[in-house]
Formats: sequence, structure tokens, C-alpha cells
Amino acid sequence: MLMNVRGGGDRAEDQLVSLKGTGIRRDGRWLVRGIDLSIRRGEVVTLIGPNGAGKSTTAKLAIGVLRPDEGSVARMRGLRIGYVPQKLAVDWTMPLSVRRLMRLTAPLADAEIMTALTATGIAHLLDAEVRHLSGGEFQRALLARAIARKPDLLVLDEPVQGVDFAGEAALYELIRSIRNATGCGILMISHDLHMVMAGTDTVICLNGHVCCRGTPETVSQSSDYMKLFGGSARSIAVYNHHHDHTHLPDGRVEHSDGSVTDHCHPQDGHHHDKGGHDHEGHDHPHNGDHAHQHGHNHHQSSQTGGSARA
Ligand SMILES: Nc1ncnc2c1ncn2[C@@H]1O[C@H](COP(=O)(O)OP(=O)(O)OP(=O)(O)O)[C@@H](O)[C@H]1O
Repeated sequence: MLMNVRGGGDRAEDQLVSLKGTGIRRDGRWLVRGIDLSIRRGEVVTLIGPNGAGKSTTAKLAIGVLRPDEGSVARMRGLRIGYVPQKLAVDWTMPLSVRRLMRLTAPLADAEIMTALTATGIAHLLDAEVRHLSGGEFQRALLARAIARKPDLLVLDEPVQGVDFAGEAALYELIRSIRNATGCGILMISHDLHMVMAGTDTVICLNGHVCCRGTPETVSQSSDYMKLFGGSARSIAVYNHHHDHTHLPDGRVEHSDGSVTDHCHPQDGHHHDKGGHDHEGHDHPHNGDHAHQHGHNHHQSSQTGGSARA
């Protein structure tokens, strides 16, 4: 069912998760405190903030991986959660196919696996070795795993880590299209201060507590946000994404005139927008500098993520 939704509904039953005055304490210190946030069906909420600000901790409180020491967390009854953690607990010395990765935390039928892999554009990688996937393919595989059980809420902890600039734009577009097609709510964590802004309904800027919140436009103009992000904040303008070609999942490039080539180059006659920022031969105009952090975490371990039911 296609639900073209934006911004979620206002009804109480659309509320997926709600945190009220939530805090968590470890080793004698509050990791986060006084967090108020809610996510409704169809809404994209993005947590931003510096390293150690408590973004992952807040996401884990929202999905119930961590229990609050103060305040409350309410989840819709029977809420289905798809979670892409920041790190995965997988032994990368063992062979693991994408098909097996999809079934790592819960059983899935072949048809469900194929539907999810097709939605994220990597059906051709069903039997590929996970350790051989590129950064973008790996993130698409994790996303496929998270959406396979049709979650009401998708929680994505840095979904574009290890992905190049063009792939990043494509992944954010994919995430938005999943929201539009399914009407799920999305809680996303990002260091990307540009691209994420335009696709988000609500931005929450964290630094152990909620510094500021609102639409991308209001947050990017808030003095708290400016203070927190210093120099990089001043150059932020909401990102307008208008590229003239699409990167297909198999690596080829589809141009605005419908032609498909193996690569794209500014001089190949397919590119018409010569303004703005040129990234590795692609035309991806955007405003301000690009100050985000990447880390490819194939080899780190923490949690296996996947889907859960509250
Ligand atoms: N189980 C724990 N025990 C003690 N301290 C913890 C624990 N988990 C997280 N922390 C600390 O809590 C703080 C918040 O961590 P968290 O991972 O939520 O930050 P983050 O905003 O997601 O950071 P990053 O952008 O670096 O991923 C950090 O200082 C971290 O060291």
C-alpha cells in the first residue's frame, strides 16, 4: 500500500514512541538526561550532536535495549522495530552470505528476503559474501534486514557510514522512499549536518540533553546549535539535492536523458548543471562545506540489530 505521508499524523494512535524526561546513569554520571521526544507514524526524526552526545544511547532507550534510570519511555503496543545499529557483532573471519545475514536474528522466508533486497536495490547480491560488499552495499544490506519484517519504526544509527558522497545521497533518498511507501516512522542518527537536514521533519540536537529541536530550518538558525557546532554550523544551509543522474545499485549510472553508462564524467555530454560543488566528477551542488565523519564498522562488534517487537 502506498501511503505518501509526510510529517506523520496527529492522532494519539500514530505515536510510536515517546520519551518523557528520560535519563540514564552509568558509573556515577548521566549519559543523557531530561530527554523528551516522540516519533509518530510517517515522521522522520533525526538526532544530531557531537561524539559522545548520547545519540546512540537515546536511540537504545527509545527501542528498549536500555532501560531509563529516570523518566519514562512509552512504546505503541506491538510496535515492530527495525534497527540498524552503529556496530555489528559478527565474526568476520567466518563466511557469511547476505542471505544468512538477513536471517541472523530471526527467520525470514525467501520471498521476504528478496522483497527487502529488491527494495534496497541489492537483490543481485543475495549470495554475495558480506565481507566483500562495498560500504554502500553493506549499509543497503543492513537496511534490507531492518525493513524485512515491515517495521512500524525504523531506527538507523548512522546509516551512511562508510558510504561516499554520491552513495550517501542515494541512501538518504532510499530511506525517504521507504518512509513514503510504508508510512513507518524513522529515528535516524547522523553526523551529516547538510544532507540529512532536508529530508527530516524534526531535528533534535543533543549534547547530553536536548540543546534545541525543531524543523531543519529553525534548528540550523538556533544559537544553541551554532554554539554546539561552532564554525561548521555557520556555513550550514539546508541542502537542496538536485543531481542530474542516478547511481544504479550495480554501479552503472543512469542519466537524465535515460541513457545508462558504466561511469559518469562531467564532460560526457550527459551533465547539464555546471553550478556548485563537483565531487569526483559528479555534479552534486550543495550549500556550505561538508563536515561529516565516517567510519566503516564491518569489523567492530557490539550488537546485531535487525528487527524486534516491543
Ligand atoms: N554502558 C556504558 N557505560 C558507561 N558509559 C557509556 C556506556 N555507553 C555509553 N557510554 C558513554 O555515554 C556517552 C554517550 O555515548 P553514545 O554512544 O550515546 O554517544 P553518541 O552521541 O552516539 O556518540 P558518537 O557520535 O561518537 O557515536 C559517551 O560518553 C559514552 O562513552
